[in-house]
Amino acid sequence: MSVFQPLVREHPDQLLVGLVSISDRAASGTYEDQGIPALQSWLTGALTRPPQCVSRLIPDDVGQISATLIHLVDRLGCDLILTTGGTGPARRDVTPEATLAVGSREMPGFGEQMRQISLQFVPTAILSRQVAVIREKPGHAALIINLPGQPRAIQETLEGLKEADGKVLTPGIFAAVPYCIDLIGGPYVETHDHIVKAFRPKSAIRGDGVK
Ligand SMILES: Nc1ncnc2c1ncn2[C@@H]1O[C@H](COP(=O)(O)OP(=O)(O)OP(=O)(O)O)[C@@H](O)[C@H]1O
Ligand SMILES: Nc1nc2c(c(=O)[nH]1)N[C@H]1C(S)=C(S)[C@@H](COP(=O)(O)O)O[C@H]1N2
Repeated sequence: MSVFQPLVREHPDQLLVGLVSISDRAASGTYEDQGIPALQSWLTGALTRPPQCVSRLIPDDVGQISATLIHLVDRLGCDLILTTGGTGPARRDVTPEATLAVGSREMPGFGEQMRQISLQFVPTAILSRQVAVIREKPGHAALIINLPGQPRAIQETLEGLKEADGKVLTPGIFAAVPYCIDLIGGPYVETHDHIVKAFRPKSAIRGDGVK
């Protein structure tokens, strides 16, 4: 299949996802990328319907990051893009700038919530500059969210903080993703409640019982 060919949903409710790992050292082979496998396995476990994922491993280069995001949304038609890495204060950390450059609208709640969650794991969460945006094109829109680069931070931020019995202490950001995707015209996404319970207002919950 050509890399320019739009993705085709296998079901109207299938989520089309772009996974982007941004790391100079993983992209150059200095160490093995753990970002894409962690994103992929978390999504596979959390969604009731398997998503269709495309992945990219790229260095911390602002032009390359923006171009990758544009390609995934505009050419391939992704509904959701999760990036990992490059959100800290180091000079090479440019993921937030590259993301803001391609967004039509900023969604500040995602970054705020991620820092709330992460502060319960590491005090250096205050150093993370993650952003989320919506990129809107005629007839299509996508949500793009930056996650931190630490592979274990992927589960922490998407899923939130829970007690041993599963009681949610701080909701993960993915709880708000399905309704956001609804609102921007994407597929109806459902999650396994024990991993992350998706929140929708009652009026937005699909009543036909179709899973
Ligand atoms: N894709 C990845 N795969 C495995 N580990 C990673 C990955 N990205 C980051 N890490 C780990 O998380 C740490 C913090 O991530 P950060 O994005 O700040 O990386 P970095 O220090 O800027 O270096 P690099 O961009 O070369 O990964 C890294 O130092 C590394 O230990
Ligand atoms: N949940 C979680 N969030 C986290 C971390 C972590 O280990 N777990 N690391 C922090 C650190 S040390 C930094 S510098 C920032 C930015 O990381 P990045 O440059 O890898 O994106 O994320 C922060 N957020």
